[in-house]
Amino acid sequence: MDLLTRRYTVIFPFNSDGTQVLLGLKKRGMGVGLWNGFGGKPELGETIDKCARRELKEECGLEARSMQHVGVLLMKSTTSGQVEVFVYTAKDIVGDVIESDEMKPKWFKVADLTYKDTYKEAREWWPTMLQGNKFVARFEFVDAAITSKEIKHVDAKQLALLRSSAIGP
Ligand SMILES: Nc1[nH]c(=O)nc2c1ncn2[C@H]1C[C@H](O)[C@@H](COP(=O)(O)OP(=O)(O)OP(=O)(O)O)O1
Repeated sequence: MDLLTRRYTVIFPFNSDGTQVLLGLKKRGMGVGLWNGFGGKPELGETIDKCARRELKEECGLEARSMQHVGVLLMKSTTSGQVEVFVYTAKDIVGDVIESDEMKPKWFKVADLTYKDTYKEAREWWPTMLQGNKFVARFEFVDAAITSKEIKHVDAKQLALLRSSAIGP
């Protein structure tokens, strides 16, 4: 990670039997008009874990009683530089789902996901996440086109290492 890499979290809440996932339609800023998990940038000195929890609450009103760090996305693009996204899932959630300034939330059946209006690379790595695997995914983009992709399965220890070195600006 260098100083020019922008770091984010994204968290996907699931219903209790894991058949539905809550996605949010981004209402402004980066990724506007796209469905994604909930997330954003760590605040000054904030850990990645804390950021993931805070963004979940702020953007859709839910609290994660437990959450799992399941992956890291490393993306390089000719237009937007380097981005690192720490991916979490939360299967034990409490609270009522609310719409926020940033996100319009909606439950989707996992079996029926079409990837319509999601980030282009979502269809490449969401299936890995939805199958319960831990992963590091690398993508390179030239303009909007994916020119290189690699998805590696990793274990919790490897993810913990990547996470422990990551703290907000
Ligand atoms: N290419 C990409 N693929 C992806 O799956 N998620 C991405 C992505 N690029 C960004 N994200 C996620 C990370 C994060 O959850 C969200 C962007 O967070 P934010 O909207 O909070 O960021 P902003 O820079 O707009 O921050 P604000 O200052 O809060 O407006 O989009």
